[in-house]
Amino acid sequence: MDISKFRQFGKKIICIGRNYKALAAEQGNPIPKSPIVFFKPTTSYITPGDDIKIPPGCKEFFHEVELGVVIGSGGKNVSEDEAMDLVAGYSCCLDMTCWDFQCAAKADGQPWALAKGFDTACPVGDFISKDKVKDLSDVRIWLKIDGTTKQDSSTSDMIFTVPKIISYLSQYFTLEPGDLILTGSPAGAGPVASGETIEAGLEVNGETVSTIKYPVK
Ligand SMILES: CC(=O)CC(=O)C(=O)O
Ligand SMILES: [Mg+2]
Repeated sequence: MDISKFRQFGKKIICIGRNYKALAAEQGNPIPKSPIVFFKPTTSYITPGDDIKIPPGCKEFFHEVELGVVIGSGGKNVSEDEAMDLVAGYSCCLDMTCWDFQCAAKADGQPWALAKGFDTACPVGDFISKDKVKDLSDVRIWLKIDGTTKQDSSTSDMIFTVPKIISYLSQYFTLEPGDLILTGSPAGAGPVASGETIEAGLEVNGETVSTIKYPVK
């Protein structure tokens, strides 16, 4: 599956929030009882070579590196045991966030659409085939800004596993080939400014399986 075709057939970008224990502690949020779900429009996709653009009015622009799960086979009401059969592969993704917009929305009980769905809010990396990641439970996920490490964690800190997320989502949304599921940010999500460059990556058993690099404008 060619990642650059997401725009053509990517039907949904479904995002999970607050899915890492250390991030919940860092941001003072309770451990959720079920996955926190929101969407990004497919117009938010950018692929390597594009620039991340800070939306007008955003004063606190945050990075969040996330494991993206690419759906290859559709499904509805899928059990956790069947969930991984739907997965085609993965991608190193960013859930770029207007943190100030998000905090204002939370305070007002408003949705996060502007905070999370703006153009360039979903930078993705190359497609990683499923067989490259034998064990999802301990994938190292990291992010640097201009060479300084800001996030460096493991999927072992996830609250809801990938099979649980897929099964849970499939109760509400029919999952389709080309859908992308962002599985949440580890601790260390924080500000990035115009003129800085984000690098991020996924590592399995010490082997880098994906890296991405995106300038912020
Ligand atoms: C705290 C948030 O912005 C929710 C989210 O996107 C996450 O990855 O956690
Ligand atoms: Mg996120």
